[in-house]
Amino acid sequence: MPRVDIPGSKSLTARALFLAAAADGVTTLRRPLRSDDTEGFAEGLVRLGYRVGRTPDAWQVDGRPQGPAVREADVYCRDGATTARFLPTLVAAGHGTYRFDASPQMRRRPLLPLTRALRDLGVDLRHEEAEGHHPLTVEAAGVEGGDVVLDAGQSSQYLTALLLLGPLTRTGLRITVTDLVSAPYVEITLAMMRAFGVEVGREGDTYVVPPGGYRATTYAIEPDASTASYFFAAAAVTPGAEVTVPGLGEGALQGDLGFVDVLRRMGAQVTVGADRTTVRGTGELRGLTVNMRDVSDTMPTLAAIAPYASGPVRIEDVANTRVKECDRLEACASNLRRLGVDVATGPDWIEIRPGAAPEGAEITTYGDHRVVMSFAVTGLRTPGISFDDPGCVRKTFPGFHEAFAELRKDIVG
Ligand SMILES: O=C(O)C1=C[C@@H](OP(=O)(O)O)[C@@H](O)[C@H](O)C1
Ligand SMILES: C=C(OP(=O)(O)O)C(=O)O
Repeated sequence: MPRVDIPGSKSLTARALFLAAAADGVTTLRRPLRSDDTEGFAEGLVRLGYRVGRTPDAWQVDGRPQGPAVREADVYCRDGATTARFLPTLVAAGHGTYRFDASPQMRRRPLLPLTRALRDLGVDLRHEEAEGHHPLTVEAAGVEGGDVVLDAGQSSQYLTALLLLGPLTRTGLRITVTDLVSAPYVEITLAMMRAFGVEVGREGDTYVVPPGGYRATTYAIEPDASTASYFFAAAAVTPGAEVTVPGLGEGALQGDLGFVDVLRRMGAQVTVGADRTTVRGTGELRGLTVNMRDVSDTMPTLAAIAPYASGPVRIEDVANTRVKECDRLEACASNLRRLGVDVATGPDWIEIRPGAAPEGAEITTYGDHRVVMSFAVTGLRTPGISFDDPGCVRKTFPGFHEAFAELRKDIVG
């Protein structure tokens, strides 16, 4: 039964690149994700004068605790929100003039709570067009540190960016958070900061980040748990199929591995071992109501298999999926309707009511890799599903279609 090797985590790779660039010494990243987002992040560092050596299995970064090696740079962040939010924060601790721009898709996505917090900390940051959107310019002169209040109710990436910045400030940061989505991503950040020598304290809603910088290390990147969700879902909708993903088990840092708990509640057989996870399709797929605030990147995966459930599937508390690569709630709803499925949405929820078997149709992707990868799973059971832009999977998994075709051969024939 198939064992699927999933490429490295986007979230871990982006954080590791930031930490490695800021650390004192040379860091080696093992099994980094090679995709548009992470190559874009690495390219951004190169534009800023960091040395990033890339071989297929490992990336090596020469850290510069003092900040970018060049005094002026123009950085293009492509579609990557981690790049577009973390890199302007990294350079704030250096000295120079740094301009950042991004793709039209990323330009539409917000970052105002982060840029406000940076300004509150004394960073000279200018938005060129719309307030709180790219393009923007940072006139960096180092960051003293101190207290800052942050609303991370739209994106945890704002908090991650500030946490990562903390050790690069002169006196450290105390970040008080008024709201937070995607909380498990913050736990990833804290665990990785620890691996690079920094322990963040907690006092209620306040994160206390000490000054003193990062220590270089060798860091192994886990397989991407959000990417794994398509392969686990494939097993869950295929009676008798079993998919094992090595490298994601009990100790995994990524909250998105929790998607297998949703599949278990629906009737799949799930085994989470020390260093691998297996999902087996039992032929049963029950409807459910589930809160996905913590794991919202897997909302489209669940929406795309919901038509095969025996009862309604209601996904709640996912308002922030409206400000991702596209408005994912509406993208999922409109594509499911195209397949003839009954769907309703509200400000922060979607409900899929299974009825007659879905019909094949062309899926409108809105340039969103997760729309493609999710509806590819629907395509295991419904013939005739195609995509207007299948290539947008390059954001996190350029080889997705080949890997998924391989799996289909193994489990469907
Ligand atoms: O920090 C990260 O690496 C991420 C955090 C999440 O974003 P939000 O916090 O914006 O929900 C997630 O959706 C994104 O794919 C990656
Ligand atoms: C939301 C996503 O990406 P990001 O916010 O990192 O661009 C994602 O990968 O689903």
